[in-house]
Amino acid sequence: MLPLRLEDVAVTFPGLSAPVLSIPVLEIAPGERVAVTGPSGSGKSTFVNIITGLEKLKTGHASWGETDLAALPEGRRDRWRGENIGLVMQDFHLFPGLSAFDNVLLPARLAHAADRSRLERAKALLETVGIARHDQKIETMSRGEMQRVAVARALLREPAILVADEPTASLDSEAGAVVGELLLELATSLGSTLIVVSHDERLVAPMDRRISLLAGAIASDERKD
Ligand SMILES: Nc1ncnc2c1ncn2[C@@H]1O[C@H](COP(=O)(O)OP(=O)(O)OP(=O)(O)O)[C@@H](O)[C@H]1O
Repeated sequence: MLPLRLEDVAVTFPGLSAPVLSIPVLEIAPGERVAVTGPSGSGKSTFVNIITGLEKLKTGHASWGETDLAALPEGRRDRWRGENIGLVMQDFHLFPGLSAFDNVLLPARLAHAADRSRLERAKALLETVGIARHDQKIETMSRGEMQRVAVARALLREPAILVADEPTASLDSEAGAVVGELLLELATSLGSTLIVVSHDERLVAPMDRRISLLAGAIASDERKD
């Protein structure tokens, strides 16, 4: 169970007069399902990069439980992310030339964590997300199918945290709805914290909490009753 706590976060770039992300304090409890919204340029991707440790904070703290990502060197941050966070990105980040099955397993294989139970879980997850042909090359799949493979990959290691950055943005509305429902269902069944950056109201509406960013700051933070 890993609560997220951001403290005194400020992300700045040379030549800019104001930080692109400025969050004095933010807490997200384990198992919460949170949507992060905001106009283009409001800091959403920067927020994702900070809470996943893809970008190292120079000012402030981004802690999951006892682990302050700002204090970890890159290699340890990458390892920690692989073990604890399932990531689903807008442009899938899948590997052409590999099958759906091998794409789901690749990060675990690279981390020497693809044991027999993971192979079984990869098959079961592909069934869950509705991919029947496990050996189909990823580049021959539809965009909706690719994103479902990416969801299966994100869940392989049963992460405590699932982060999705515009996961339905490049999908048509039907495929987007399927992926949105899958993320919510699978995160709920694992008890994972789910953080979804999206403009898609169908993805945002069922979440427990909605955080809106504006010019790098939290403009509103609303929980459902
Ligand atoms: N390396 C950088 N150097 C300078 N400015 C940057 C850099 N990276 C991001 N920014 C600026 O930070 C701001 C926030 O960017 P970010 O990508 O987080 O926004 P966003 O809300 O995800 O936008 P979008 O919805 O368009 O993807 C933008 O104004 C962007 O131009």
